Amino acid sequence: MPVFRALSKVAKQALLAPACGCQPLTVAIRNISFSPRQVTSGSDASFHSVSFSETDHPKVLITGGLGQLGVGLAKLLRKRFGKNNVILSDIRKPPSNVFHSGPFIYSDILDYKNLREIVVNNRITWLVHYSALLSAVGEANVALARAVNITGLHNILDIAAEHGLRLFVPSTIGAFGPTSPRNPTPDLCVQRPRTIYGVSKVHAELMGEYYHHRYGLDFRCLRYPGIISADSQPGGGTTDYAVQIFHDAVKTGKFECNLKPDTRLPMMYIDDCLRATLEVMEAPAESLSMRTYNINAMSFTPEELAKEVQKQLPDLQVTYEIDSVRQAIADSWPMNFDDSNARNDWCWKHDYDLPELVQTMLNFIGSDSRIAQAN
Ligand SMILES: NC(=O)C1=CN([C@@H]2O[C@H](COP(=O)(O)OP(=O)(O)OC[C@H]3O[C@@H](n4cnc5c(N)ncnc54)[C@H](O)[C@@H]3O)[C@@H](O)[C@H]2O)C=CC1
Ligand SMILES: CC(=O)[C@H](N)C(=O)O
Repeated sequence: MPVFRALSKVAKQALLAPACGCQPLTVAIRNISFSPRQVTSGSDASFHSVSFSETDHPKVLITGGLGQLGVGLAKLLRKRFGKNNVILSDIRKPPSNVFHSGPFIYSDILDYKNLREIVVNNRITWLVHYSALLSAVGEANVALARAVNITGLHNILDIAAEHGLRLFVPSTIGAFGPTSPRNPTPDLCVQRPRTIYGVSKVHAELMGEYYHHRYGLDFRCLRYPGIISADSQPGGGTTDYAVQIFHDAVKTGKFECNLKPDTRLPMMYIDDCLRATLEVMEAPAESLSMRTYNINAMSFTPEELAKEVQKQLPDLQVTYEIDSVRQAIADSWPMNFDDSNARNDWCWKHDYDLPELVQTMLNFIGSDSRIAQAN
């Protein structure tokens, strides 16, 4: 009775496991003796042990790696762990500079066998799960968002548990809703988001934490604010305006904002976001009193951002044409994010406040467009 044997193993494990979430990595890995998917399919296969120790370089797979954040994360991780130890993956065709910058592989997170093959053949030890449909595109295609953000996540959790991977899944300010405290929003409070994106991210947080407590999965999750980057485009979110303003300011001197001037949201420069991700992945398990943390850097409105940009580009003209879907989403999200647990537990500290963010973005986009004009 393989299923029964497997279930009794879980029961024993659950009784032995401490109630808190901080288990050392080695314990977490060795405690997993099967994947939940294997139990439901009736198999009694034993855990595929990995020989990853803290002194080895991890072998990292990034899913959804061609979006706003993945390429930058791959660059950071390759600097630290070596080019060939970080594999980018996506369902889209990579631009040639990305293709030639390090290993790239096709991976559809809805294809469980394909994912498993990649993890096994490349001896993956860390999985960074970036594939998702963001808030605005998710509302435009709920069925696809549900499939990618929820069914895809289930595949990722099972693969990670089965192969003893350390798993990072980002969550978002969008995991909160209108009934959450909004200024500031703490780590633990009511979470009743009103978007499929938010619902899927709360699901990811809860499932990851459940797999951690139940199966010892080394799940780590940060709730990112809106991320601002110069050399990668956002993928269809509510905070996208805060990237677009820089491009339009430099190229045309005009910007039409799709959120009201006083809509306050938490934001972060991409370098801080990627560094936080590496830091929480490297943090000793004992330092993590939780498995899902808010992180924050700054909080501003479109009007405040425009004023800061106008200090550098005084001729910038900003008009407002409100997108009702995005505005309703933004009005239900945190205005300010309390990230004191991340700061206390693993010493999270942001580098970029609003003035440095604006200077850095304008320097980057300005020099980029000067190069384009010269060519
Ligand atoms: N960019 C931001 O401001 C924030 C991002 N996050 C989270 O960080 C992660 C990465 O975000 P971004 O890079 O901005 O997202 P993005 O939308 O720019 O990129 C997502 C990627 O997922 C890929 N994808 C879609 N369906 C897939 C499938 N079936 N299999 C494999 N890949 C698939 C897409 O091709 C795309 O390249 C997401 O999980 C997002 O929720 C969280 C909060 C803020
Ligand atoms: C904050 C996010 O999760 C994302 N940028 C979005 O606006 O959907």
